[in-house]
Amino acid sequence: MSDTLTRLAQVLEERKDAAADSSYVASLYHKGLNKILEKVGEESVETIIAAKDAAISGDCSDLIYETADLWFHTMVMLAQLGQHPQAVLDELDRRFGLSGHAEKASRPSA
Ligand SMILES: N=c1c2ncn([C@@H]3O[C@H](COP(=O)(O)OP(=O)(O)OP(=O)(O)O)[C@@H](O)[C@H]3O)c2ncn1[C@@H]1O[C@H](COP(=O)(O)O)[C@@H](O)[C@H]1O
Repeated sequence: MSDTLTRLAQVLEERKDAAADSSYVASLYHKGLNKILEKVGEESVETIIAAKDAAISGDCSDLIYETADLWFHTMVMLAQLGQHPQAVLDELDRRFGLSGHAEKASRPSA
């Protein structure tokens, strides 16, 4: 896993013990899953708008910024539910291995 994701996942775990007013991530945990999901939704919409703007302007800087916000908030969501980002990378690896070049992903059988 990338060093960045590893370090960020570690900080997200540490914030679970922090006071609500001590940091942004701690405040999200204290507000609860619905607030985190609301942020994921907001960042998804902002990413879509940035992609459409980028397609017109050719400038992808906002798109990269908004995608980072989206990835970050999905990591907070996963952490709140006790999941590590490595689980997502493992799933992508599994799909890549399935088709050689990830033509079509299928869900693992239960
Ligand atoms: N990667 C991020 C990151 N990306 C985005 N954000 C925050 O996510 C928020 C998204 O912007 P918005 O305008 O939608 O949010 P807002 O207006 O502040 O919040 P709302 O009241 O609207 O919900 C901003 O406050 C950003 O600062 C992040 N906050 C923290 N991190 C990482 O998380 C680590 C821990 O953060 P803290 O808990 O704040 O120390 C940091 O060291 C960073 O590495």
